[in-house]
Amino acid sequence: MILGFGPIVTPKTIVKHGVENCKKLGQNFINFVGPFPQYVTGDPDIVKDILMSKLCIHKDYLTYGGLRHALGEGLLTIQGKDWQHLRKQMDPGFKFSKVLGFLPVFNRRMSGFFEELDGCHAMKDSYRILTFCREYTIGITCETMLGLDLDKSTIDIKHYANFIASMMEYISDVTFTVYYQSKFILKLADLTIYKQHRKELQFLRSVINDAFTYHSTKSGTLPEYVNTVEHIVARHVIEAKENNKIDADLALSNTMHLFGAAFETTSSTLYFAILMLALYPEYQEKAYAEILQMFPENDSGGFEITYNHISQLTYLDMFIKETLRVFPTVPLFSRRVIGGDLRLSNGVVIPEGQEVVINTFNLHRNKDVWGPQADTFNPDNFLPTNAEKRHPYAFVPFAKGLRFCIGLRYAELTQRVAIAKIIKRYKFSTTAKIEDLELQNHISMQLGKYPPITVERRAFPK
Ligand code: HEM
Repeated sequence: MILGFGPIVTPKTIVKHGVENCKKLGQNFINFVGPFPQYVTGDPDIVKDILMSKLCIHKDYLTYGGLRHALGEGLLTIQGKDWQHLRKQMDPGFKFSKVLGFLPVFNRRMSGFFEELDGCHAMKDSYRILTFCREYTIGITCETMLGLDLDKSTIDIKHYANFIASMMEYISDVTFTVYYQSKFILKLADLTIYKQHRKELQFLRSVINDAFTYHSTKSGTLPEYVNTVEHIVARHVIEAKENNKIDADLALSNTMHLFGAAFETTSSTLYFAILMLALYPEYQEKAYAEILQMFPENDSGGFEITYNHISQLTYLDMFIKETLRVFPTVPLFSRRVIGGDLRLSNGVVIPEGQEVVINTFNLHRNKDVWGPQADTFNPDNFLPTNAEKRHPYAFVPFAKGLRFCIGLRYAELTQRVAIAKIIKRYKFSTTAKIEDLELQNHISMQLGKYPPITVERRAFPK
């Protein structure tokens, strides 16, 4: 193993620096954030050692302090035993059978996305598509988590999505700015440059609080609250609160975590999938052919997708996995070793208290695993014959092991419903090239510039 020292990074440079360090130093190296060392890995054996170890269920303040500062404590940041307790309270809300109950919402809310995208044709800057993906995501999140139908409420979905996007940008700023490690400077920044962000956060909290109040008191029948969505996630939070399993502050801040986690990741994945359709016409046509065969009617994406359909859309599944491989929406995440020293399978001993970082971006493009074409987008990487030979920790877009993403099933179903419908209705093209994309990490993967994309409504084949 080779060790080296990396420079201080920013959201704009972090992905690039990770790649450069990996080229110079190999898949395991030591990076410094200011004076703080991090052991960084993109090696599947080491990723497995970390994600399977009971010593690695803690989160490091350095990486997660921004999230905790903005949102309070919640599943994404909470430590050790408290995490085990909270996860146990939240797991039932994300059981597969429950999440399946959300499929009608995932289907229905695509009509808003269609209305927006129908008005677009040649876009010089495809950031607008990302905003439509965000609005779709926030619509389903509010309905399935809070039972709140934004279309029937006085809240403007565009403003709401913007608030959450700016909340994530605030978290990213706080996370990546080393001098915000000083509480005094951070407080000063909150009172000045982030004053508006703090106000918006208050508004987001109040929306969640109102939903809690409505669902606990069941007072009146407010039209914006839908009771057709069974087992919305908030019910589990409210129940845990009522049974004194979690306190009121944690219930609220944890729901903010669920919102943040669902919002950025889901909308970015949808955006990147659309960009890949545009970049690779032959894969786009293959995915279209599969969907057309399953839904031959001239319905422009108006069909209802069930789980039965999803399980048969195998090319779509490969396409989405490949999108998450090449553009993992969480390109880095980390753990702090607590409870003893961690002995890795390469013989390195990580001392207690040390931060370890999974560089998912490097892992997903690791040539030892994915071959010389690791940087090339090719859904065939996920053909069963290719996937079954591969290291089980070579692909971890949702993390894996003890502290994997609680929203995994939720995200998988959303993406498949949304992208299948989009492929049936539109054809995308672009003049951009994959190698020209400027990748940044603002907590989730984003682009420096959003390339041009042309959108055409598909004509129904005769
Ligand atoms: C494409 C979609 C998604 C991706 C790629 C993704 C990825 C991830 C990753 C890599 C982690 C581990 C992060 C870490 O340890 O710091 C994580 C954790 C988490 N995710 Fe997701 N996620 C997605 C969607 C969602 C959704 C839809 C929700 C909620 C509905 C969600 C809620 C969470 C929560 C609460 C955690 C923390 C879990 C814990 O520590 O127990 N995620 N996700």
